Amino acid sequence: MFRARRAKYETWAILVAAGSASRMQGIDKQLCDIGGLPCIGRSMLAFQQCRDITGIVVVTRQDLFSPVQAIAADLGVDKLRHIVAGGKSRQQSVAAGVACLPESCQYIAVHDGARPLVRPDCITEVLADAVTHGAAAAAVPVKDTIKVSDDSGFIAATPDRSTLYSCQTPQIFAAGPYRQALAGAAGQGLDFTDDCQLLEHAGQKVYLSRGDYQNIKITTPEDIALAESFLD
Ligand SMILES: Nc1ccn([C@@H]2O[C@H](COP(=O)(O)OP(=O)(O)OP(=O)(O)O)[C@@H](O)[C@H]2O)c(=O)n1
Ligand SMILES: C[C@](O)(CO)[C@H](O)COP(=O)(O)O
Repeated sequence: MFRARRAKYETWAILVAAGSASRMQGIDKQLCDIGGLPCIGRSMLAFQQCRDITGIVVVTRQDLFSPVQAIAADLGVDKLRHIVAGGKSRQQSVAAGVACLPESCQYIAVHDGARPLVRPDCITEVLADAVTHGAAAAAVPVKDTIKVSDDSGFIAATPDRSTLYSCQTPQIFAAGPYRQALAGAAGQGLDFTDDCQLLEHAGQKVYLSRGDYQNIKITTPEDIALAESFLD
């Protein structure tokens, strides 16, 4: 008889979806249609389908509580446990999600609601690296040569490309040190755009796990067509 594999560690996902989408020219990127499903619906489904995830918390705007609840019901996302209001910054939104997690949670997986193409096996791989190293983030090597500019728009430096990665989500952390780093940064008035920086600031190492070039963040309108082309 088939038995569902029990997750080895209690891992909760926090999907942050409370941003202002200021680069989307008025399109609500959490609800926008990506190949027949709302963006946030695809993100929730990936965590629903990942057997390592125990529960999901969505952090979003108050006016999206009902739509998110309805999308989860439509798609059978029964791991959704809480929908909570976000903050002014991404870090504050993540903190609102963390505040809902049970004490029993061992690993916290933070994911941008705006990355709808994340695959369940990517989540599993990042979690495995987080278990080994304490903290891990999906990332991909950059493909372009990256330049650093000076104040006048000229090239100041060309960093060695072999050391450069584009950081994605999921970013997964052992719960205790991560909660401490989050509280520490908030206490010092620091506000970071991604969660790895919290641990970097606390002097802890974060492993760069294998990400996926298709795990794009919907940031500007053309990203919708790009995401749909990957689904084709
Ligand atoms: N106060 C905030 C800011 C961001 N996010 C979330 O963090 C993810 C990544 O942020 P980004 O793409 O920068 O989203 P927006 O803030 O919505 O976009 P923009 O920067 O273009 O305004 C998104 O899923 C976004 O909803 C959030 O939950 N709360
Ligand atoms: C967390 C993140 O997706 C990592 O790439 C990113 O930092 C989120 O927001 P940004 O404001 O677009 O950098």
